[in-house]
Amino acid sequence: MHNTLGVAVIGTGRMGADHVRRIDEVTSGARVAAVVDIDADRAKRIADRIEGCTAYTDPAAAMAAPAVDAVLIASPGPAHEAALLAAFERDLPVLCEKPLTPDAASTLRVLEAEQRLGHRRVQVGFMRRYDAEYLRLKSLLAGGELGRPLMVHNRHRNASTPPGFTNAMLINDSVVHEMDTTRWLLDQEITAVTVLRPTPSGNAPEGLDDPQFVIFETDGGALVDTEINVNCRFGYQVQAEVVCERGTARIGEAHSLLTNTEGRWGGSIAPDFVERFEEAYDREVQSWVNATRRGEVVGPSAWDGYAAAAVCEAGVRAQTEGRRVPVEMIERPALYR
Ligand SMILES: NC(=O)C1=CN([C@@H]2O[C@H](COP(=O)(O)OP(=O)(O)OC[C@H]3O[C@@H](n4cnc5c(N)ncnc54)[C@H](O)[C@@H]3O)[C@@H](O)[C@H]2O)C=CC1
Ligand SMILES: O=C1[C@@H](O)[C@H](O)[C@@H](O)[C@H](O)[C@H]1O
Repeated sequence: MHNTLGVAVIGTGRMGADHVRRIDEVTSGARVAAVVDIDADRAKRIADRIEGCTAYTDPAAAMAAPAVDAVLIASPGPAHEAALLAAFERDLPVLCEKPLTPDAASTLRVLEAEQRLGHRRVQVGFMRRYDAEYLRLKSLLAGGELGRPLMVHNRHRNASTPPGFTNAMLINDSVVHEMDTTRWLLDQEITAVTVLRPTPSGNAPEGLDDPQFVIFETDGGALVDTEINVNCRFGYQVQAEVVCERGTARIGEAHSLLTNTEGRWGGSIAPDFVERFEEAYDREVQSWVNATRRGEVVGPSAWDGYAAAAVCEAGVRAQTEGRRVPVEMIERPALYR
């Protein structure tokens, strides 16, 4: 491993390009040694802006380059499994954007491959675990002052969806964040999912039932609801209120500047996740780089990726079958205990 960690960023779209900028300008102890995209022009345009960075179209070729010590995967979910397995072939540390893979069977294959290596290599990009508000909420709940958590009310709103966004993606790409925050905040597993749908909003693109109302049951007896509303038009909002025996705690209301002016009171709403979670992504990537340079793996593991995928699978079935679906999960392997 080089003194400055040489990172190959795979996928240079919205998230990948932002992570390239982050590693190049914000993160310490790392540099972008390679970028990979099936769109060769896009990869070259990005590589040309960074000294010592080479563009590739094949992830495995980039991973074979001597300058590459670690891999950040930001290609679309269906491409993650192949990239993860290629990284394992070279025993390279990986930060993989969520979802780890888009279904439980492929996530299980990744989990098995990591176990064959005999040590953890993967951190999953559940960046809300690095958000200052979520961290304060986690520490309040862990302190026990509010008593046992009984319910969580989440709101997850996007201004609009990209073309081709499907009902399954609403669960696998969007609500997957609430699956992870629920498991992490409550330290409980999700045992069943129910999905209810109002009459779709007039903003919903053809074929997408938006918004939806997703309910989780947990093994600790808590109920968690999520309003997922991804074409709300007015901006990007992520809010959570935890109702406990001795009080409630709420985040995501005032993540902005509040102003009083000309008979009006209010603040602004972030346009998208890149802005709302900028500091969380910065902390996530810095934490990954620091741990990798120490030879450690920290943060959300492949097991967390698998657990979320198992809940996603139940969620998509609950959505299509219109009933409560229990979550089916394997026992947690020793590597992840
Ligand atoms: N943590 C978060 O808040 C967010 C995470 N994501 C995740 O980041 C990942 C990427 O999402 P976006 O940047 O929105 O997608 P995007 O569609 O903007 O970019 C994907 C890029 O990957 C390239 N690509 C496709 N297949 C490839 C392959 N096999 N090898 C290399 N490059 C390939 C595409 O040409 C494109 O440039 C997804 O896993 C997504 O779920 C996306 C948005 C927010
Ligand atoms: O991960 C993300 C996107 O993939 C997803 O499409 C959005 O709904 C989420 O808010 C965002 O955080």
